[in-house]
Amino acid sequence: MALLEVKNFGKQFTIHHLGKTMQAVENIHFSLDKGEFIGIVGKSGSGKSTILKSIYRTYLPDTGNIVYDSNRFGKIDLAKVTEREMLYLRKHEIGYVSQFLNVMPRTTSRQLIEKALLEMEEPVTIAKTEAEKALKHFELDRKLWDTYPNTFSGGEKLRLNIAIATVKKPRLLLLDEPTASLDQQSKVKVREIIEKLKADGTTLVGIFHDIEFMDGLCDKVYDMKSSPVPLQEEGVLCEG
Ligand SMILES: Nc1ncnc2c1ncn2[C@@H]1O[C@H](COP(=O)(O)OP(=O)(O)OP(=O)(O)O)[C@@H](O)[C@H]1O
Repeated sequence: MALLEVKNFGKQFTIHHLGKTMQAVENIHFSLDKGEFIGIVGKSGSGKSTILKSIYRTYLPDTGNIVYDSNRFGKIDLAKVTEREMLYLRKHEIGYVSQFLNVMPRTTSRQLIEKALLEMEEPVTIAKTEAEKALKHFELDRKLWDTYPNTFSGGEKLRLNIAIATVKKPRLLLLDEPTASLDQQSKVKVREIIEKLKADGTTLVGIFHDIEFMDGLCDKVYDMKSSPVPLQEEGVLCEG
């Protein structure tokens, strides 16, 4: 049974100063079962991030449905859920990682990860130990654990961003170029976590310019030029 079904999805943007609307994406269809990973590929500006942001409801879709099988609410259309339901889903079920760290100010790295775990109703002691494990896993220097991340380097921010989203073991994880400025060693760490989440049943939608990173990790590829192809037929980017 599908955990996520994107059907006939389309999104337009209004460019106010030009008094025009532009169609960013249209007729997007794909479906994912629990634990599957779809990689979205396509040229710059083809609308990959728009799809992810619409699933996360940063953008409101104009056409189509994004049907998500929620633990709490059952099958719901993310294009139509209330803000309150969406807030619940973002807190408990759907994670989103982009290249940009957007977190509560004046909160240390350690506190941010602990907070993410406490939101999942983990006991304080577990939140503390799991936060340290995540900080170690992503090799964030110890001197940064109790520091505010606004002064971190790009790579440090990215690693923290991924740690915050992945400790929650979300039911659905959206990855928008999360490894963009990471070195090879950090990419390996991210890959390890994704493999583990996938094995534990997390469903993933990811955009990676680094095609090699997706190799062997994703089950399906959605090419913005065409409809999704099962891995066996595509046989290029991913090996199941
Ligand atoms: N908030 C917005 N307002 C107006 N136009 C937007 C907005 N967000 C995206 N767009 C436009 O929609 C189109 C698709 O953008 P999107 O960021 O989804 O592409 P992308 O495939 O992710 O690109 P890239 O690979 O370069 O990140 C682009 O033409 C972009 O300019």
